[in-house]
Amino acid sequence: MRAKVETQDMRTIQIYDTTLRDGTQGEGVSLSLEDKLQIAARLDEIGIDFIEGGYPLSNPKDAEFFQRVRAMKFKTAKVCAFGMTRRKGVIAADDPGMKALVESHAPICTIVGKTSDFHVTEVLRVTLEENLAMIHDSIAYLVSQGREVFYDAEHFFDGSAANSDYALKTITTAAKAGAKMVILCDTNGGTMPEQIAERTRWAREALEPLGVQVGIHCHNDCELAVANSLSAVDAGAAQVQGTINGVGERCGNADLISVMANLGLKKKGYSILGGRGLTHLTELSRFVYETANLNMRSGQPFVGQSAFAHKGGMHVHAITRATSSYEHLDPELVGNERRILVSELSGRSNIAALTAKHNVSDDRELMDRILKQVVDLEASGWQFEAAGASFDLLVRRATGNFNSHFDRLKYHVGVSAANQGEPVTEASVKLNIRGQERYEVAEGDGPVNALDAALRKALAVEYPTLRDVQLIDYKVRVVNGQQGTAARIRVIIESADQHDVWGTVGVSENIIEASWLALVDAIEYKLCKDGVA
Ligand SMILES: CC(=O)SCCNC(=O)CCNC(=O)[C@H](O)C(C)(C)COP(=O)(O)OP(=O)(O)OC[C@H]1O[C@@H](n2cnc3c(N)ncnc32)[C@H](O)[C@@H]1OP(=O)(O)O
Ligand SMILES: CC(=O)C(=O)O
Repeated sequence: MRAKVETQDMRTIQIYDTTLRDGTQGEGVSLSLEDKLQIAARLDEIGIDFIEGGYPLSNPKDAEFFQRVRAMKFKTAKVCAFGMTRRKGVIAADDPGMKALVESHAPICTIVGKTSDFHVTEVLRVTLEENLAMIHDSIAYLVSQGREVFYDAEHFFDGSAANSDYALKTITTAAKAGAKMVILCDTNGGTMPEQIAERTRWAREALEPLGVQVGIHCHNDCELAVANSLSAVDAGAAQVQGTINGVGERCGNADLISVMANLGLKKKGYSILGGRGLTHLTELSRFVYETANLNMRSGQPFVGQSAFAHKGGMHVHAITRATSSYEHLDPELVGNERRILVSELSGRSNIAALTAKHNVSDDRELMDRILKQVVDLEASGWQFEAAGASFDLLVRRATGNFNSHFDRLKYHVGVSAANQGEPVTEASVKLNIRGQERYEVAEGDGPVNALDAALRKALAVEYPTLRDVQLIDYKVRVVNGQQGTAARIRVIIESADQHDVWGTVGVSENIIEASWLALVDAIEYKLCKDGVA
C-alpha cells in the first residue's frame, strides 16, 4: 500500500496526547520529570498538536514540568495543563486548582467537569445548578487569565444516555463560558461505536451554532477505544485524545499509535500531523515503552515486533511472491519491518527467505535438509523463533561453512552458602582454543552469570571483541513437562554488542547444560558475524 496523498478537501484532525497525564494513571506506569520532558520532545518531533503535560495541582513533579517545559522550543506542539472545575462553594480565583493552572503558564488549560447528573448529586454531592456554575466560573476565569480552554466532558456518553437534557446543559454552558473545544469523554469505556457516533453527531450539532467543535476521549474497557475514536471522527469530532501505546487508567486509553496510523494511512479524507511523522510511529512507541520501563506488546498493531512477522509456511511462500498477500500495508509506512520466522510450521519458503544471505537458496535439497532439522529439533523442545543466531549457526553447519572457535574440555559450577550468608556461585571452564588449553574460574550472581563470566574470561585473550558482548535477557521454560523428571529445559538468551541484538537457544534435561549451549552459540555467532576466522 502506498502512502495516502493529501488533498485540499481533507479534514484536519488534531491529535492530543495525554500519555504524561492519563497515561500515568495506568497501573505500573510512572514517569520521572526527565522522562516526561524527553517524551514531550519526541511527541513534538513527530508533529503531535497538543501535549497534556500533567496535573499541576496534583504533585510538585507535574507543577515543575510546566516550568521546565517553557524553556523547550517546540515545532508544532502546544502544551496543555490539566485540572478540574473549581471546588464547590469557592470562587474560581480562590480555588487552589485554578491557581495551579494559572501558575503553570501553560497556554492551554484542559479542565474536566461533570456531565452526568448521577455524578453531580451522588459523587460531588452538589446541586445540578451548582455544577453548572462550577463549569461556567472555571472556564470564564481561565479565559479571563488569557488561557485557551479545552473542556473535558467527563462521563459524557453515560451521562447523556441517562439525562440528555442535563448533559446538553453542561456542554453548552462550557461553550458559552468560552471553551474552545468540548471533548466528549467515554470515561468508563463502556460505550459501543454506534452510540459514540450518534451522540457525537448530536453534541456537534448542538455546539456548532456556538462556534465550538467537539473532540473525543475514549477508554479501552471494552477493547473499543480506537474504534470508538474513529467512529467519533467520522461523526464530526475534530480532535482525538489518547496515549502512546494506549497506557492509562484501568484498561487504558485509545492508543494514539493506532489512531494515527488508521487516520493517516487507512481512512479516507483525514489529514493528521501536518502529513508527516507516521514513519516514526514504531520508534516513538518503543521509546515510550523503554522510557516508562514497560514491556513492549509484540502483537501491538502497526508497531509491534510481530505486526509484520510471518511464521506459517504458506504465508511466507505467498509473501515472497507479493508482500500484500499477507500484509495490510507496507511496514515501512509506520517505520516497522517485515520479519520471517522459522519454526516447525515453516515450509521451504521460510528457510529460503532466511538463508538468502548465505547464497544457498537455490539448493532445494539443502533447504529440505535444513527444514527437516528445524522440524526435528523443535519436536524435541528447541525453538528458533526467538533464536535467529542459533538458526544462522545451524545453516552454517549444514552448508559446511562453520568452524568452531573453541572446544569444551569441561566445566564445573558450584554454589556454596555459609550459615547466614548469601550463596556464592563459582564456575570454572577448561577449553581448547586453537590447540591451546585454557582454564579460568569466575564468580557470578548465579550459575549462568558465573559460567558466562568464566567462558568469556577464557576466550577474551584470543578474541578481544567478546568484551563488547553483554547478556541482556535470559529466559527459561520447561518443555514437554509431561515426562516428569525427564522434562527438558529450554533456555533462550539475548545478547548484544554496540551494533546488534541476537538470540540463541539451548535445550537439555539439565538447566546448566541448556544455558551452556545457548551461551556457546551466542559467542560463536558474535565471532562469525565479526568475521573472526
Ligand atoms: C477522568 C479522570 O481521569 S479525571 C483525572 C483523575 N486524576 C487524578 O485523580 C490524579 C490526580 N489527582 C490528585 O492528585 C488528587 O486527587 C487531587 C489533588 C486532584 C485532589 O486531592 P484531594 O483534595 O485529596 O481529593 P480526593 O482526590 O480525595 O477527592 C477528589 C475531590 O475532588 C472533588 N471533585 C472531583 N471531581 C471534581 C470536579 N470535576 N470539579 C470539582 N471538584 C471535583 C471531589 O468531590 C472530591 O472533593 P470532596 O472530598 O470535597 O468531595
Ligand atoms: C478526562 C478523562 O480523563 C476522562 O474522562 O476519562
